[in-house]
Amino acid sequence: MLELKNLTRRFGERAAVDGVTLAIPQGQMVGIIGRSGAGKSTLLRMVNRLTEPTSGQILHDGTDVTALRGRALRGWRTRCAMIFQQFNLIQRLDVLTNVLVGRLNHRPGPLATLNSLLLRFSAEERAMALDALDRFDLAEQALQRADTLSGGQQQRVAIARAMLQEPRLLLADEPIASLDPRNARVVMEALRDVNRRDGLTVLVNLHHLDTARRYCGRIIAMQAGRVVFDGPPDALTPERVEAIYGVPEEALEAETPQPSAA
Ligand SMILES: Nc1ncnc2c1ncn2[C@@H]1O[C@H](COP(=O)(O)OP(=O)(O)OP(=O)(O)O)[C@@H](O)[C@H]1O
Repeated sequence: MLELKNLTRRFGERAAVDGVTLAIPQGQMVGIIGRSGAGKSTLLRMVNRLTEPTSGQILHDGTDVTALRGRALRGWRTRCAMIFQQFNLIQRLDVLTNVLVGRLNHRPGPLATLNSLLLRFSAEERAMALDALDRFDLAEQALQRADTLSGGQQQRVAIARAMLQEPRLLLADEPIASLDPRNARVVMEALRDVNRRDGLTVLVNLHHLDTARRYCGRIIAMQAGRVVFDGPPDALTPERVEAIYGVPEEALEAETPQPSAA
């Protein structure tokens, strides 16, 4: 269970996230929606402590995540993997090595540090990485440079890399915002698969309401840093959508920029 208690992050006078309290049982797939600037990214980034909360608490299975430091914090970041809109792969390295990077923080000791610096991996680790690539239909691309892949393929490599961390949670910050509809679908299906088959909790920030409805059993809407809706897709009525976005859903679709082909 992931629990956020009165979580707040201020940037100067402004609260990007303002007193958010949520309980997310292990294994849920949660879509976080809301207008640009509502606080979705800040919320997600606080969960794995890329952004420090100003106040409030994050608990995971009773552990106070907000108090973790040093090695314990690195351990949390391993259990709580994150993927981003821009994939964040090392472009000049091959796909397999990019996936293996997900193993680096599993290594204790000074020799491991040296091996990490040299990007040396065991046969077992390489087999794990190949399995992960195969699972997302990318085995054939294993030895290609990351920058030769399409955006949809790169995002699946990022998911494979995240899976090598053997996480319990996957945080996805606008993972399909740079993808065309077909690639977006493949990436959302990959997220659904790790949620269902591996039992990972998936928290995903999404711009498109329809995508959130289709893939997420629970939707959380944010407005000016606060949670203004939390429920199943069915409960997201047109009136609620209009209250969240300030315009009816049809108008919202019209003003959403079409993602470029990737
Ligand atoms: N590092 C920062 N410094 C100052 N202000 C910030 C910082 N990060 C976010 N903010 C502000 O906090 C508010 C919430 O931003 P956040 O990126 O979390 O929203 P969002 O809902 O994810 O938006 P988007 O969909 O555009 O990514 C915004 O007003 C933003 O300008």
